Amino acid sequence: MRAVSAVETTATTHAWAIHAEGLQVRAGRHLAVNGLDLTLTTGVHGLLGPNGAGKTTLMRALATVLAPAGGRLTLLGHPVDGRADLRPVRRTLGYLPQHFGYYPRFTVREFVGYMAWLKEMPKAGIPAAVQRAVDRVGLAAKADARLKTLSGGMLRRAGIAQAIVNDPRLLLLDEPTVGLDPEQRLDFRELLRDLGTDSCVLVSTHLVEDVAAACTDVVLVDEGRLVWQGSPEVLAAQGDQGHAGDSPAERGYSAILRQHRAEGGR
Ligand SMILES: Nc1ncnc2c1ncn2[C@@H]1O[C@H](COP(=O)(O)OP(=O)(O)OP(=O)(O)O)[C@@H](O)[C@H]1O
Repeated sequence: MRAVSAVETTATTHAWAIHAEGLQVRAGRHLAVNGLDLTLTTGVHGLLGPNGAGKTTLMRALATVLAPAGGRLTLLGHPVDGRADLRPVRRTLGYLPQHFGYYPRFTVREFVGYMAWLKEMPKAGIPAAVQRAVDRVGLAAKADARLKTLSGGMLRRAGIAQAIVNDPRLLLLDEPTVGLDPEQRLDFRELLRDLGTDSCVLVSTHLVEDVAAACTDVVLVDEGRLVWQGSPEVLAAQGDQGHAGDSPAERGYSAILRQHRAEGGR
């Protein structure tokens, strides 16, 4: 198993979409992210970890919704601390929260357009950007349907459309495949690969198979810290038939977590 070493701190931060050192983030009073080191560049990164590992809390901090409680965080070359102006980061960020609020009477087009406006996109380019985002998630036929009439899977896709409408350089997707049927999940994997060619995409999911199929890199967290980082192929090579899971990737995931915990979680 590849050990996680301390991140290099001497290189320029601008090549990195995400650079965290000893990051701490609170969820309520609890430090749900507690001493996390992570460096990510262009590509599709799958964020895995057991329930309560801190994935959603980490995503919220990377989306600048939660402020770090300690450590250092740099997004797209911009330090994120109490003093920084976060608008330049937010303009180039896309975020699908685990649970997102929406106005039920908005149509898909209105909702995605409204989010584009919030991201301060130039007004003249918004209609075309909305159409492109809606097309990319396969919702063109529902573009003028009200959100309250959509199925759970369609709503999720509307959520993905708002996240990608501004062609984000950093895209954060928290459980994007919840509610998608098998065919839509395959389409979504294609979209992910496409998005990851020139952006940094971080996808939190419990579906290890989605990660194995669509990600260039796997980030495994437990108890608010980075446990392991590597390619899906190397992840799959970690397990054997003695480990829990239906596929090599799932067994690799189980093997890494088991070993990490056997070593005392550090
Ligand atoms: N508002 C809160 N107040 C107190 N503790 C919280 C709060 N939100 C989350 N937690 C705790 O923080 C830890 C991390 O939660 P988080 O939702 O980030 O984990 P997760 O990896 O996304 O979990 P899951 O896979 O179940 O979605 C958990 O122990 C959770 O109980």
